[in-house]
Amino acid sequence: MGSAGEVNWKLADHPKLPKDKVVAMVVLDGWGEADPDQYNCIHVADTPTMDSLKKGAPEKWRLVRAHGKAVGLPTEDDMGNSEVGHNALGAGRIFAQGAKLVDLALASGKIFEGEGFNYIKECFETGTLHLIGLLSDGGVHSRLDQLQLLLKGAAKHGARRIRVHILTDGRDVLDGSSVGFVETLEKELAELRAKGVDAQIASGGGRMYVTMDRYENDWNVVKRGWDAQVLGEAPYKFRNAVEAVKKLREEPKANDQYLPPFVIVDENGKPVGPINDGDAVVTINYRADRMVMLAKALEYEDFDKFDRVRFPKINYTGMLQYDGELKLPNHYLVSPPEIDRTSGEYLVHNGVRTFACSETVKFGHVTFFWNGNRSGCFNPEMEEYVEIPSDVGITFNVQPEMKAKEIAEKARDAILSRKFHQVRVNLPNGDMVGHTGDIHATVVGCKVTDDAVKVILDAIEQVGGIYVVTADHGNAEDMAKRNKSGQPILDKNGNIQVLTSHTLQPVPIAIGGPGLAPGVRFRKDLPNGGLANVAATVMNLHGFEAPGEYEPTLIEVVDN
Ligand SMILES: O=C(O)[C@H](O)COP(=O)(O)O
Ligand SMILES: [Mn+2]
Ligand SMILES: [Mn+2]
Repeated sequence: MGSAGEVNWKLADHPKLPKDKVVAMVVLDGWGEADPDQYNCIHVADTPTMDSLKKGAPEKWRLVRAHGKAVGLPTEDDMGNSEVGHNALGAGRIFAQGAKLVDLALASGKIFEGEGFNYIKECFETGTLHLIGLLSDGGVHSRLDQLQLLLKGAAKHGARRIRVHILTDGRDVLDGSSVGFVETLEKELAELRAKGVDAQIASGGGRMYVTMDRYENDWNVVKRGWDAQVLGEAPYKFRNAVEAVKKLREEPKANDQYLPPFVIVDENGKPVGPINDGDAVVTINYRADRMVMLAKALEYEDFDKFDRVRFPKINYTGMLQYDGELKLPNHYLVSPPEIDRTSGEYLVHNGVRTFACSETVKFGHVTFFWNGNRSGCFNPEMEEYVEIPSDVGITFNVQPEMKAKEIAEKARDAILSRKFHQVRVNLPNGDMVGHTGDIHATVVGCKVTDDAVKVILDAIEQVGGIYVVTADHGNAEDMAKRNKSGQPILDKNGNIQVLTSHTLQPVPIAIGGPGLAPGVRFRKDLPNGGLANVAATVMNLHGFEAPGEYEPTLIEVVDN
């Protein structure tokens, strides 16, 4: 198929299903299916709308896979996440995702032969190599074992001075696990030092407070990181990073996600690793959403989001290219998955008018991720993307309602306007509140989500439309770390270990609405169906056959 110019965008008419119905495509972020117990916030919450949809099983409600290989991740132990989930939902095919592509490039050694690595190598003789990114084995944005291989390989290929700028996790992994990850990294760096490489941690901070904001919700987060990483300035100074993380968890008693920024200083109190002219910088995260803002700050000559004070002349490389459309960054170690011919692009070419909406923290999920990591519309005359500003500077357990109501009302208005064939939203609460680990607040978030779904389904009822309600991965349905037999793991005080991360659970998908043709039901021959099967399903509901290379549709039409 090659370049976009050669693609035949025309979709065949579906032999049985009509066109021009309004289809609401509702993605509940972090809403998996799990056994009911007190740590299943969806079960605990009052969710009459979602409960009623479930009664449609097996013809109008079923489960689909949302983790591991079904969404292009390396193993079945990899939980799902928003990027891979929305990529699969929008693209209708399973692509080897960043995690996997980086694994392959490291295993074959190709990562050290590419243009990106050669570009940073130019600095090895006289400059420092800086590695910035999320330090954990969560596997959503980055992985510690990949960082370890990159460190070894960089040293082998001539890096003489290396500084690592860490971001602690506690969101894709258990809170408190940062100490162990920093210790492991310190061992790795000590081994490099034993081989004559001057390698150390230079700065750090918690991912949600330092650097890893997304969709331009709060540039202060990136600025805090910039000050520590580039300028070597931070409110906290330590001689070593293990001590930094341990102390900051005690005072000001921050959790891993929200550790304040710190820099590591030498015996004279001087920061050990600011970024200077002639240095090389790699952002080690493969996932784009929470690295793009820093990538812009590191790469763009013209930049007005905050005062950078200094803009060092560096050779900057991403682990991946984060945005193909913006070519950001220009240099990268591993080529990203080429997610082409997405359902959004096809539908636009076939006259389907689309409205997409979420609040800032999930806005890119139903636009950028949905469209194969591509920013912007395909055709502004056919599409309208609406972003509702998210609350800034709070953790979402204090405001678990988030903007669910506003998103639902925008969707309702778009549906009732009859201007659009597809109205697509992401409702963030189950996920964003689930990540805080606050069970009570997450229950509230689930209830609010259910209310929002009702608003959208009521509007669909009014216009004789169709709804598809699904999710991108699990989160709120399980808030407890469990042992192999599924029992919550208790600490010595009898408290559960709170699971802030996503899960390996499947997610529900429900179809319905007055516009759904009689005889449409879920097929029984796709028991292992996953999120990638949804795009063909939605194309059918718009009255089209899906392209042949798409994963098969989940529905069939039987004669009544
Ligand atoms: O970036 C995050 O918030 C988490 O690492 C993953 O959550 P998401 O995949 O739902 O965005
Ligand atoms: Mn998600
Ligand atoms: Mn999440």
